[in-house]
Amino acid sequence: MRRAFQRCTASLPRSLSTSNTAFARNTSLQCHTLRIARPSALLSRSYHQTSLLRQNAAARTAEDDAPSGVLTRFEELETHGIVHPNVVRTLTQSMGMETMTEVQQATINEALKGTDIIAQAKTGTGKTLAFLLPVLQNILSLDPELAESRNTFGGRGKRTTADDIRALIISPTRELAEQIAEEAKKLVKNTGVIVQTAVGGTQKRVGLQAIQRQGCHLLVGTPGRLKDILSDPYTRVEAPDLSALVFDEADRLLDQGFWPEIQEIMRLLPTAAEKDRQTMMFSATVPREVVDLVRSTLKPGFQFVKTVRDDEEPTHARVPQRMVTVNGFENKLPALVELINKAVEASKQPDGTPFKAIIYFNSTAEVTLASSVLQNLQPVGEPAGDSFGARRGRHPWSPTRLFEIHAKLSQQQRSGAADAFRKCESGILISSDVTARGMDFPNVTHVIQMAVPPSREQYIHRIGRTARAGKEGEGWLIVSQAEASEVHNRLNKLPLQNANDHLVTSSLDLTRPGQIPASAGTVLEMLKGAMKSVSMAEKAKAYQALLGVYGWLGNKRLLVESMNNLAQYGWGLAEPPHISPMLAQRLRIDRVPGVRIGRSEAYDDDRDSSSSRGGYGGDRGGRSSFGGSRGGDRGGYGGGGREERSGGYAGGRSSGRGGFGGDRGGDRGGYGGGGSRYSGGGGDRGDSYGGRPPRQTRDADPYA
Ligand SMILES: Nc1ncnc2c1ncn2[C@@H]1O[C@H](COP(=O)(O)OP(=O)(O)OP(=O)(O)O)[C@@H](O)[C@H]1O
Repeated sequence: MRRAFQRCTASLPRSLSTSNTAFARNTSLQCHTLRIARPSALLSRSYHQTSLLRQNAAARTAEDDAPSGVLTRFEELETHGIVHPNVVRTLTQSMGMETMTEVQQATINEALKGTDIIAQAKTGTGKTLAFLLPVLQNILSLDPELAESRNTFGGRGKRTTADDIRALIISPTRELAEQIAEEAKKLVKNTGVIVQTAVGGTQKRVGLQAIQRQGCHLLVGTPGRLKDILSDPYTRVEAPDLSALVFDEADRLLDQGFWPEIQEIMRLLPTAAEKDRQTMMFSATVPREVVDLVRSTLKPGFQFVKTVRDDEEPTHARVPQRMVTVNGFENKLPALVELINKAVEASKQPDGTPFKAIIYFNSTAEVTLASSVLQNLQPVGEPAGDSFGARRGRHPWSPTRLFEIHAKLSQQQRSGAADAFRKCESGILISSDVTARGMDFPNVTHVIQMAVPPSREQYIHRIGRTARAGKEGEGWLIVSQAEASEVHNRLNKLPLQNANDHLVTSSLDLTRPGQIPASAGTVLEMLKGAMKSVSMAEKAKAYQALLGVYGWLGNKRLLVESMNNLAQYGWGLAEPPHISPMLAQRLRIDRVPGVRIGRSEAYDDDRDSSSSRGGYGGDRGGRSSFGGSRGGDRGGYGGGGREERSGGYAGGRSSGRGGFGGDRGGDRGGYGGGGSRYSGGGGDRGDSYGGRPPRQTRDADPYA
């Protein structure tokens, strides 16, 4: 195989003559295609496929219909006999697609010929369809019978079996796999192609039964579950006729977290000598290492389609990205609440659009803590509810609904929350990185990142949850002063604007409660009440998680002092939680002043730790008396300090939190900075990010 790429300028038309979608126009930027010259054998294969289609598509098909340039409208694919009318009509009539986006123009035309493709395009520009359409059409070209819907002939046609998989699409997260499968099911609606999913977290038997009973042509799944079912001979799930293999979020799938399973899956598939297949890899971020890594697995003549120029920012230019550097970690939640208060207020103005936001944290424990706090916010002046079921007041952000997603929820809870957030008009999703890649939640107006993200790639993917399909959106990054240097290291050259002045609470010194200005009072009052509702165990878990997440901070005294301030002035604890000797050693903080080593409160919700107050203002409220045995949290404000964990307002709660330590289940260890440069996080493998402490093993990571 020739190793050197030849750069060639793609000749994509700039003006989309009949386009009526702003989206397609917006995404029509310059595209670069790097190509390795294709040997004639491959050319003939792709022409062979095209001619097969032509024979079966329509009588009008003729050689002189062949397109002379790159097609830009979906219906042209039918006109030229390249894609079956049943598929094109589904696309244009049922799915409402007319004009291809830039990445679709650049890949669909080429992929329909059978060329292997690596494609890099900005988030939300239609990469899913860019691989689904050629995958489907190539299946139909090789087996024209499948072009007709089963229903058309009253269910006639040969029975499909579990060992008839023609295409495999691999995704790093369960939600994304389900989303891709949904899109694929829409696309195959008028054909006989059967789409199935194989994702972790669901009952293996149920998914397997569907594949065994109904058969499967196109399987979408996550690496672990795909490996499981393909390697188990008793499942009878096989792919001897596989003609397409797709890696969505390819850089994530090829990083160290998934690589062993990907290799294992590849071993279970027919070799290139046994079966010619097309491989396609897509992502918004494709570091050079990835291209180097996969070069040998792709066919000669593969194309690297890049619709983001090297000198261009990888995020959408229309997304303002603002950074607020807050005084200490204890300022982050106040800054968040203030930001949301303002945005919700703005959304209620006559010209406002419904507020829909995703808030990203770097660990599950932070997600659950923030979720508890935000669920329990009360309008100022109204008492917090209690666990006897007393009605609480209307949530200050009502009717905005709140959801949470992280890897410790059951798959059902995760999918339910994703679905509800997708459908809701106004909502807030508090999430770990399991939703950072690929998830297509419509009309997200704000993406708020609550810490320096684990990598530049992850920042790009998170921001990509807004401003999709040509829409508007804004990004916010809230970091503490201690993180500032790392922002520079990880997010260099991204268009972050300083927005410190936007939030009053960002610069407060909360370690001096007496000096807090009245302008910040409302936010702090709201938080004080809500913080009381959070259990000591939850705070202890978050404390431990944060020590791990910020393990990259070289100055361990600063690390401990920062987290202790957060525990005391943010969460209202009289003393920081204990951490185990083992964890202290691992984090190399066992000799740092301020660390309390002992049995962690995180493991024991029933212990009377007598140390939790409401936070934000330092009121020492009375202890919760409910149930006697809890007593872990002091009500910092108003005396109602007991757990209010269940339920939630407006029905948006996706409850069910995992405990700490014992419930790792399918989640694997986090990914620290010590891995490959492009280890992106955001798969079902790493819901939390350790810092520099090297080699976090899957089972030993205590702070996911
Ligand atoms: N040609 C098109 N015309 C109009 N809408 C489209 C078109 N192609 C895709 N879309 C819509 O654009 C949205 C984003 O598409 P998609 O999720 O495939 O983006 P993506 O590039 O894969 O994003 P990410 O990088 O986040 O994975 C979807 O809602 C999809 O239905």
